[in-house]
Amino acid sequence: MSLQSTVIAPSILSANFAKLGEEVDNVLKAGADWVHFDVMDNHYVPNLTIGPLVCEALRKHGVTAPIDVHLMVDPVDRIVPDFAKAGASTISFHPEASLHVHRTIQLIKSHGCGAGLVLNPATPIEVLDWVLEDLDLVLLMSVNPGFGGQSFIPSALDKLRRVRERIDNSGRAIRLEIDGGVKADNIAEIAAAGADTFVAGSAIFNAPGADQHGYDEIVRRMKDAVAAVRK
Ligand SMILES: O=C(CO)[C@H](O)[C@H](O)COP(=O)(O)O
Ligand SMILES: [Fe+2]
Repeated sequence: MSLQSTVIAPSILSANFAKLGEEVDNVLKAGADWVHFDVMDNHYVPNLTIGPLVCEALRKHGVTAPIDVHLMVDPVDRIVPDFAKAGASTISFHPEASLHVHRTIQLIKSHGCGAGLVLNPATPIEVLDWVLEDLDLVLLMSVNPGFGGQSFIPSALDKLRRVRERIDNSGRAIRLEIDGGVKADNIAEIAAAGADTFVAGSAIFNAPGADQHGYDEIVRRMKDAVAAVRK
């Protein structure tokens, strides 16, 4: 497998929004690599979250780690320049939310961000045909988008293996990211199936004891589990 370096990306959807800057500082101090930023519009998904202003506020707060923007927004193109300006590092979108998937990928890249395509649990991997080599990451949803705290859908493991094979065959440095229901006790099998970039929201921010002892233990458990598979 031509895996990229392991990335743990806490989804701030499950963070305490009343002290978001502090929460992000604490997960990064605990060893997390990226900040996963879930944008929901109450149209593409039945929930409403945060937009470019919050991304910009995190940058102004001093966050220098990559901000991994997951757009669950339809239509997607209009909001891309705003997120690039607000400090997004990668911008991922769902193909159902773009009339012209190839054009949206080029739009994201033209604003200096990495481009990702997000596949819902029932979206066939053939949507990657003709665009895979233009992507910086493929994000596989292992829950239906819209909410944190859902259970991992097991068919995502086979999908990971199939997309891993496509990425390896492409010879390109494309990340394979998994999002939804990732926990310390299933991350090893997810890594073995070919993911290198792991989003985890509730497993990190709601970890038992995290409010007293911080996030170090849960991030370390996740990293150790992945490292054991990869060595
Ligand atoms: O995109 C998402 C939901 O649409 C979130 O990133 C995802 O659900 C993370 O939360 P958890 O780890 O709690 O499942
Ligand atoms: Fe997400």
